[in-house]
Order: sequence, then structure tokens, then C-alpha cells
Amino acid sequence: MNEQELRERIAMHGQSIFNRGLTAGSSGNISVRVPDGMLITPTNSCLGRLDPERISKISNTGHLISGDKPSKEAFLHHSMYQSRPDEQSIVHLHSTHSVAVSCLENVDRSNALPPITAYYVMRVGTLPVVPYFAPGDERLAGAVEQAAKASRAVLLSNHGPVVAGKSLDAAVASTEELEETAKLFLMLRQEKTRYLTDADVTELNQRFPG
Ligand SMILES: O=C(CO)COP(=O)(O)O
Ligand SMILES: [Zn+2]
Repeated sequence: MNEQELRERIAMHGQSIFNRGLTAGSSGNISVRVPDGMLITPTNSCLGRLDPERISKISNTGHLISGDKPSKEAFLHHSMYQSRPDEQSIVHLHSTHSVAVSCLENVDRSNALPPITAYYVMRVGTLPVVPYFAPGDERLAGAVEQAAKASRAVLLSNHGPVVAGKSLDAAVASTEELEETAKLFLMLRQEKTRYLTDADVTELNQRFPG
């Protein structure tokens, strides 16, 4: 996909995400790597109403090349790309059920969600939790860079998920799968539940690597 097509696809996904209530107001941001840096949604923009031409383009050193002022979380996307050089896109949302899990006191900080379904294992896998810092706080960079070494998805405490993928479509699909699994997890918290076993997870990782 060329840069223009990527810009249009970011806007298309943003609108779809917003219209389904997966992030509200001006929350969330999306980035895609390009050869000379990254495209990222502008700060304070509504994902439902992105203008492809105004999407920010920043260099690998963080300088604005074109478009509106970039997301205040651009440094966080940068940190995650540093840890995961094969990933091409990152999606950060304030999706309700994922945010709810990020607020639970006794969450397992090395992996917030159990393996409930095969698609969760295939698209997300593990979900380390990063301590709370205010949005845009650069201390998030180190914490995310470290956590992202173990997984393509990290959960920011009292905030929301940040998910990387080998393409924009893949990053969006993994973020959606994470949100659905967070919803299932909360629905099942009072029910006796059979999670997938370690053997089930090992088999899925062998059948569907990457
Ligand atoms: O989700 C957000 C902050 O965490 C939105 O911030 P931006 O509008 O700067 O992208
Ligand atoms: Zn946010």
C-alpha cells in the first residue's frame, strides 16, 4: 500500500472503530510505519472524523514532516516499534471492557487475561500491564518498551490497550479480539469457567505462529 492508501485506510478504520463505540470522544490513536517514519493520527482528533490529508507524518527522530500536530502518545508508539521491529502498525483505544480490566486491583500484571478462546490466543496471546502514568507522560515509554518485548499487546493501567500488528488490519483485528475477550472475562467472572489449557495454547501457537 502506498502512503495515500495507508492514510485512507487509517481514516476508514478510525471511522469503523468510532462508529462501533470502541473508543469515544477524541480518545485513541492509530499509527502505521512508512519508510521515512510513521503516519499517526493528530492529537485531539476524533477517530470517527479523520481527514486523510491532515494525518500527521513524523520522522524516525520524532520531527513533524507534514499534517496536524501528532498524537501526544506518538513517543509511546515509537517505543513499541523499537521493541517490535517486525510490527508495522499500532492501535491504542479506550475500549470500555479493556479499560475496565485495566482498572481491576488484583489483575495479574504479567498477563491480565486468561486464554478464554482460541482467537484471543492467536491474535493477542499475553497481555502485560504497565503501571499508571498520565497520558503523554514520557515515563510510559520505558515501561511500554520493556513490556512489549513479551507481547504485541500491552495494557496501560487505568487507561487502555496498545496493540501492534504486522499490518494496520492485523493491529485493528487484535485490538478488537482483545476487547471482546475483556468483555467475556468480565461476564464470566462469577461463573465457573474452563479456560484453555497450557496444552491447548501450545497447540495453537504451533498451528498459528506469529
Ligand atoms: O488516547 C489518547 C491519550 O491517551 C488520545 O490522545 P491524542 O488525542 O493526543 O492522540
Ligand atoms: Zn489513551
